[in-house]
Amino acid sequence: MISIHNLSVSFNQQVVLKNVDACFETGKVHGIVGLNGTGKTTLLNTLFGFIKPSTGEVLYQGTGLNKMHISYLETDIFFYSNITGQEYLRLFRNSSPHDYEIWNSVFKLPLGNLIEGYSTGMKKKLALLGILLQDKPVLLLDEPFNGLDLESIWLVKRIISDIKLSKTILLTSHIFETLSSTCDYIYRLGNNSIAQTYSKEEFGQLQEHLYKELNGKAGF
Ligand SMILES: Nc1ncnc2c1ncn2[C@@H]1O[C@H](COP(=O)(O)OP(=O)(O)OP(=O)(O)O)[C@@H](O)[C@H]1O
Repeated sequence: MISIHNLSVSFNQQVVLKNVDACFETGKVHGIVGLNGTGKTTLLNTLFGFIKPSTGEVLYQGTGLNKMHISYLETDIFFYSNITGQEYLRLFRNSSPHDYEIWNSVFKLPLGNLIEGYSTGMKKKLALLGILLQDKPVLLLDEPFNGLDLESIWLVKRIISDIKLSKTILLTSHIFETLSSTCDYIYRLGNNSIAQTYSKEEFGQLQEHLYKELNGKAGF
């Protein structure tokens, strides 16, 4: 379990997260939703350790969460230049009990080719394979479905559901259907904090709330 206590993050004078408290159970998939700029990526960056919070702490199984526990799929993925997909995956190979070739039979990535020649969606799939190979207990997935075709979205949902029992998974998405079909809980960010937590049976209520929020914003 990841537990967050009194977490606050600011950039210069701008408060993005304020006194956030939350618990993310192991074995469950936790979705983070919120309008642009509400702090979803900031929360994941802080959990990973890219950002130092101004207050608070984050614990994993009772001790400080650190990078050794985490695989992080960022929105902007970094790849070394001039290496192939295969060479990229070899960076993680030693720690893997999984066979990425089985997953790649659906992703169909040309792993022998240079990554520079991959499309955005192909790069996302390659990064996801790398994350699965690391086999860490905590997965932070920022927009994992962005740029994927329907078949790959289906596969990523399957993989998440197959591996989730031994992991603590946090993911963000702007596509409600991908969140509602993947997550056990969804946390709505607003007013610099987690405004509300929704369990599966409350996802309909969340969708209504989000539409209302959008209508209000658009002045309808
Ligand atoms: N490194 C940074 N320096 C200064 N401000 C930042 C930094 N990172 C994020 N912010 C600001 O913090 C706020 C939250 O940004 P964040 O990227 O976390 O939002 P988000 O909910 O992930 O948005 P989106 O849905 O657009 O991805 C924004 O106002 C953003 O401009």
